[in-house]
Amino acid sequence: MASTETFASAKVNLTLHVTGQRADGYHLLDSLVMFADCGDRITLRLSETATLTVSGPKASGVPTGPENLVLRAAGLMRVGAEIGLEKHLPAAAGIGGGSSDAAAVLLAIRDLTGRIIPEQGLSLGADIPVCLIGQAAIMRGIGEDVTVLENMPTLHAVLINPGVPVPTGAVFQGLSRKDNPPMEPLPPALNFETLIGWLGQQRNDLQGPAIVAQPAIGDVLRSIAATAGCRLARMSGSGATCFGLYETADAATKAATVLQRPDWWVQPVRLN
Ligand SMILES: C[C@](O)(CO)[C@H](O)COP(=O)(O)OP(=O)(O)OC[C@H]1O[C@@H](n2ccc(N)nc2=O)[C@H](O)[C@@H]1O
Ligand SMILES: Nc1ncnc2c1ncn2[C@@H]1O[C@H](COP(=O)(O)OP(=O)(O)OP(=O)(O)O)[C@@H](O)[C@H]1O
Repeated sequence: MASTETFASAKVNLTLHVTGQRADGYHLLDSLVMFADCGDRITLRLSETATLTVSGPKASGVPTGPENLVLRAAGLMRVGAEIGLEKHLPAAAGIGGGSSDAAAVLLAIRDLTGRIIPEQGLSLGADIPVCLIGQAAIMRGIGEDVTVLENMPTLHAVLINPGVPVPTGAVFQGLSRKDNPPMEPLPPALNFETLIGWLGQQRNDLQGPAIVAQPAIGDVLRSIAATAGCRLARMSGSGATCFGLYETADAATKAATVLQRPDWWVQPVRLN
């Protein structure tokens, strides 16, 4: 039967403004998202039955049963599939590992079978719609409203996860205000300098409550901010992964070298 290989990129929330709360408790977001050139690798073969093998350096603790988002994605597409998931992204880390895997599987099955991805994709995770797009975008609502951004400069970054899981729901509950201001409009001429200047004026509203829940995030942010050439240090999603932005790939690589710690996942990346 037909088979394919695909890549599930890390999602990075460069900004994350929480602007309100719906009646069902979900929070309204206004977030600039980009995608890194690091991620999980997936092999998929259409089959009579659904099977999953999880491997790779970040496989530990990732569910191998029907609750894994890749099997739920195949179920949503109503096909059986033998899936191999090679985990390189830390789980429950604010970089959408599970959502990105699920989106990659939805797209792979669509391409192999011609089936349409159902609207319920969002039920697998709030980041599924933006991960289906897979390029720089603004995400609003609870994630269902995605506007693609063309002409974004490639950014050089370091991603750091301190190895402590942060439950997304608990971080949202720690917010003192739900009705924070949305992002300001993006500058008309987008280049590295104008984007950095604008990003510095925006926020991740979940960063404060995440540091309260997990003080190690504060240590990571201070360490990133102290590296040579760091122009912005911030947390992604609900944490605990944080990123530093640099003008050149060389500066990001050098920062990654000095930021190595035994328990930290440290990755120099390009963001697009
Ligand atoms: C924070 C982000 O990473 C930003 O990209 C995502 O919105 C989180 O997406 P996710 O990990 O797919 O989150 P989900 O699995 O959908 O939600 C986990 C829990 O976080 C809370 N949650 C999540 C998203 C949202 N907009 N409002 C919320 O209040 C809810 O309590 C929910 O039960
Ligand atoms: N394919 C998968 N990869 C990682 N985790 C998965 C997967 N499928 C299900 N999970 C479960 O989902 C939980 C959240 O993992 P995920 O990596 O999606 O979180 P996240 O990086 O915080 O996402 P987000 O940025 O969307 O908040 C994990 O604790 C894990 O138990």
